[in-house]
Amino acid sequence: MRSYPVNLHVQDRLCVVVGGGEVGTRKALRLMRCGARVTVISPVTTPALKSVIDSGDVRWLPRAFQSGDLIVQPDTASKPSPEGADGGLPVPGVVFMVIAATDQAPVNAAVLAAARRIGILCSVADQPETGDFTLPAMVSRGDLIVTVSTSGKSPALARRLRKDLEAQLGEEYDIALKLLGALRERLLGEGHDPEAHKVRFRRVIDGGLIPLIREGRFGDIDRLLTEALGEGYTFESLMKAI
Ligand SMILES: C[C@@]1(CC(=O)O)c2cc3[nH]c(cc4nc(cc5[nH]c(cc(n2)[C@H]1CCC(=O)O)[C@@](C)(CC(=O)O)[C@@H]5CCC(=O)O)C(CC(=O)O)=C4CCC(=O)O)c(CCC(=O)O)c3CC(=O)O
Ligand SMILES: NC(=O)C1=CN([C@@H]2O[C@H](COP(=O)(O)OP(=O)(O)OC[C@H]3O[C@@H](n4cnc5c(N)ncnc54)[C@H](O)[C@@H]3O)[C@@H](O)[C@H]2O)C=CC1
Repeated sequence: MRSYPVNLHVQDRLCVVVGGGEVGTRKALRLMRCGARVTVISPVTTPALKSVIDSGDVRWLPRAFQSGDLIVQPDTASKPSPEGADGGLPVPGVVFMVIAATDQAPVNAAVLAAARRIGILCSVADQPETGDFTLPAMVSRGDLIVTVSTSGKSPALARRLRKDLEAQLGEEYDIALKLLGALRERLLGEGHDPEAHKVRFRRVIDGGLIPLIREGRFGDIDRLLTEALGEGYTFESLMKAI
């Protein structure tokens, strides 16, 4: 199975997870953390899912999947809204993607068939090669995202690598990314010169930015910034600009 890696923007998009067991829970929670509007369709859910349903962060249709579920997704609240008036009213929405994660192969196949009919993205947990995408293991540090895929060959190895990367990638990467992002905005604000910028970023990164942040050597960071970029760039002033 060969795949094309992408980073999908799911913010505020309606995403449906069919099946609220261990696997459905993992997929729904990640979608939620990435800002999607998530609806889980499943007669039963795990306690972890139940708690985000109770807090209103994920919606739940407590029943078996029906073939029309993806056409107009009823935005049924799992609990009444604070006013109590509109809670549970169906609000039409376009489903962006669906993940079939039940333990029933024919149900997962029916979800895929329903997705195919309307041309939306579908991932199938038990028959991954039949669907449109698979999910990688993931480490995030602020806006830094590192993912691991084994092209479906060994999810257990993906998990192992994720744990190794987690141990290797400390909070210094989040701070470094914030700093480099602020620096990039400032340089781009002064004009577009990709070749010159490339050299300057490499000097900062290859000059030891990451270990200096890890060790809290802020004086040395400022010296590195001056060497690589000239006067007027300090850790504090760049971080203040965020
Ligand atoms: C193809 C894919 C489709 C998809 O789900 O998108 C898929 C499919 C399947 N996984 C199965 C089993 C396991 N899955 C895990 C764990 C994870 N699985 C994840 C992704 C993927 N799993 C996609 C490919 C990813 C890639 O390319 O590497 C991770 C990375 C991400 C996530 O799910 O969030 C997450 C680790 C998260 C983390 O910890 O960081 C473990 C390990 C464990 O739990 O300890 C086991 C048991 C051990 C083992 O089997 O390896 C089975 C049942 C096989 C059977 O019948 O026995 C199938 C079905 C099949 O292969 O047919
Ligand atoms: N992709 C992955 O990472 C992995 C995939 N798998 C596969 O994923 C599938 C699910 O695994 P688990 O979550 O561990 O199973 P599980 O047994 O914990 O959960 C299954 C869920 O599906 C729901 N369900 C059953 N019939 C349904 C229907 N008609 N409509 C809607 N929901 C329905 C159940 O209520 C339950 O919540 C299995 O087929 C397994 O082969 C298993 C491990 C990892």
